[in-house]
Amino acid sequence: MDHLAHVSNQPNSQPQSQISHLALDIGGSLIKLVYFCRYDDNCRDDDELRSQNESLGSESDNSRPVLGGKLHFAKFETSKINDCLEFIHSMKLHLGGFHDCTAPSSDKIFIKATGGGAYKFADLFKEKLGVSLDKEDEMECLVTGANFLLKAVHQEAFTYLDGQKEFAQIDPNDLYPYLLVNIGSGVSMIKVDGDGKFERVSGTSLGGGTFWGLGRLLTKCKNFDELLELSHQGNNRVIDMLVGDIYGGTDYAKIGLSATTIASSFGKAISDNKGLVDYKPEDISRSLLRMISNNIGQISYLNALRFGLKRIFFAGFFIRGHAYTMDTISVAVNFWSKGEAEAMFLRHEGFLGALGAFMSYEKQCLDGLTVNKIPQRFPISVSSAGNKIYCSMNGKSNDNESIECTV
Ligand SMILES: Nc1ncnc2c1ncn2[C@@H]1O[C@H](COP(=O)(O)OP(=O)(O)O)[C@@H](O)[C@H]1O
Ligand SMILES: CC(C)(COP(=O)(O)O)[C@@H](O)C(=O)NCCC(=O)O
Repeated sequence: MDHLAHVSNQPNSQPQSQISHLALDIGGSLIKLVYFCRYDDNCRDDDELRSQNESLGSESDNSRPVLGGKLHFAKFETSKINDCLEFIHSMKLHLGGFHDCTAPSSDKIFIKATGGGAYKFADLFKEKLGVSLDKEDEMECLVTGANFLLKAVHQEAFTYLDGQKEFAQIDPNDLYPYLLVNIGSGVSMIKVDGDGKFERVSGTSLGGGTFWGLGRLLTKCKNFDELLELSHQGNNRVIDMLVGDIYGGTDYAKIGLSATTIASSFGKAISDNKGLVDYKPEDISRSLLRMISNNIGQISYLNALRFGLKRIFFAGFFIRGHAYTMDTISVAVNFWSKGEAEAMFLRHEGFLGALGAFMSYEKQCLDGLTVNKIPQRFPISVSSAGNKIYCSMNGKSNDNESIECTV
């Protein structure tokens, strides 16, 4: 990686028009990248991009250039930060920052970055890519990203219950207040009252890192998606102690608990006289996923109740668009709130922070870069959006979507 230290960071090393604005969210588990490619740039074509990072995608098949360009998304494991640096270097994305406008002669490039890694890895970025990270607050970025997606992107939010996904009609004029629950390595719960108006009201350390960390130790899975995949075939009742296990097969009706309700996650393991090898990895994965998701759903509901919030948006890469995770969270919110509160999910679940950091370029005095937040949502068919962010979101996977926009 040492050669990266010699990469030119001179602004004139390639034409200004080729520069793609890059923003980073460097979390405890994953590094998220959002970058902008203008259509008139010599941006590499989408197939080439896809081959470099499986999580990067575009709508090249069925979308025409509308205005400006596309926002692209990519992610890397934080533990593989060198791969991320290589990617940024090979795509010349590190040239897509800004220069200090108070010192016009300076050739120092700043890249917008949020998340703990913006602090932890600042020196590494300087050493390997010659760029400085301009740090933005993580909570602020999450909220900015969420507000942007909810107001600007068609069919961004959806409910998920009993296997049914339903897109939510969000009126941008009736969005606030809501609770944003970001499930990353840990979990943050943020009451959002408006653009830039928010308060982090709670959190829990039992989050995505707990699921993946414990899951890795208990099942020997090699990657997160494998662990998630395993949970599909698992049966949590093999390990979880149910109300019926305690009550001789019957409900505890008096306090509203059915026989199938989990009384104690992993509780059967105390009396089964079995060792770890006696349990199937898929059952362990299922119990673990259920335990973490249930717990987050319950704490979220309690915080929504605390502040009288009806809508809870769940984000963060723990969710991964995974049916069982979303179903468990939805059931927990629905169960505890007796149907009063609603769990919703976001298609760009993992990229809120990076999008928020991207939007913060707006604060800099950059020639030709103004991120316009649109006051209404555009249907997919609209083909001209003036000088606004225009979103065309017709892909399925939340990893493989780019957003058409102008900045
Ligand atoms: N490919 C992956 N590798 C590791 N963790 C993943 C992956 N995909 C999803 N996850 C889950 O997402 C969590 C990280 O979510 P994220 O929103 O990126 O948080 P952070 O900012 O803490 O990295 C992990 O702890 C894990 O539960
Ligand atoms: C410290 C963090 C904000 C870091 O964000 P992350 O990298 O997990 O996305 C998050 O892990 C968190 O909110 N943890 C829960 C801490 C607590 O409230 O107990």
